[in-house]
Amino acid sequence: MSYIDIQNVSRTYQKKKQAFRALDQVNLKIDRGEFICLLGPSGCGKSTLLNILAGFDKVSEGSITIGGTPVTKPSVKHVTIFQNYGLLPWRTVEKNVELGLESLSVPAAKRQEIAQKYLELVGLKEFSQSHPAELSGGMQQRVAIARALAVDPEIIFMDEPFAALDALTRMKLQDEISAINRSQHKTIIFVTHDIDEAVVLADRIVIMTPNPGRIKTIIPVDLHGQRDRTSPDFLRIRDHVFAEFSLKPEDRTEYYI
Ligand SMILES: Nc1ncnc2c1ncn2[C@@H]1O[C@H](COP(=O)(O)OP(=O)(O)OP(=O)(O)O)[C@@H](O)[C@H]1O
Repeated sequence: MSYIDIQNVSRTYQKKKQAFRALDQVNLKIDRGEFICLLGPSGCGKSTLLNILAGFDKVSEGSITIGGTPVTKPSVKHVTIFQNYGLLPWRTVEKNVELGLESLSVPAAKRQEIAQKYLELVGLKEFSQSHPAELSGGMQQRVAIARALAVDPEIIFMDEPFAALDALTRMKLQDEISAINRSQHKTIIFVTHDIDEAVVLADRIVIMTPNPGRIKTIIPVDLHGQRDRTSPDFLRIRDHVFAEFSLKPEDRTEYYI
């Protein structure tokens, strides 16, 4: 049995008094430790699927199990990182990283030790006593990543976490989260609009289409950790993804869909 098993999942919302199928008959199996990118245009149901996986929303039809257990509510074993960082402005960086550990009743000295370990991992140890407003967007998102890792989650859900960042910072954080995935062996489900981001990060890219939200195809990224954005293999997979959206890469300077 797969670690995450999404079976015939549909989600219907009421929109303008009519039933609207945000997800339709979605099937997907995900292994432990996989990095999955959900990629597709606005409205194809990426966030809906992520929210259902994270236990924030419910299926209308079908089922989802994680480790054999049906998903019915958020779990302390899973964390979600959003685009807007979600840091508490009145807390220091270190105290923000400790947040999840407090709800797990980890003793203060241990909390601080763990926070320092993950702040070091994301390169922010010297900013421990700063407040979020003193940090750039990229640094704030690093704090959010450290906070997520601090509780040692089995799964990290990420909903366009780098969308608000400039291109260079985004690339740097992509490389960092990719390295973290390899060193920490986390299962990561990552929503993005950005084709290059998906090719840099994913073990498999799940391409979705809207009206109704469906999985169109799944593209394995067989780059084995070699994510050089200019390598022929990288460009081959990128071209494959563009072709799935009927786009010609050479016509485009911006790589969003
Ligand atoms: N609570 C809700 N009530 C009604 N409609 C909803 C609700 N949540 C999502 N939808 C609709 O479901 C569809 C899928 O939304 P979703 O946010 O999952 O798409 P998405 O692919 O993540 O889009 P984006 O990339 O723009 O965030 C959209 O048409 C949206 O309007």
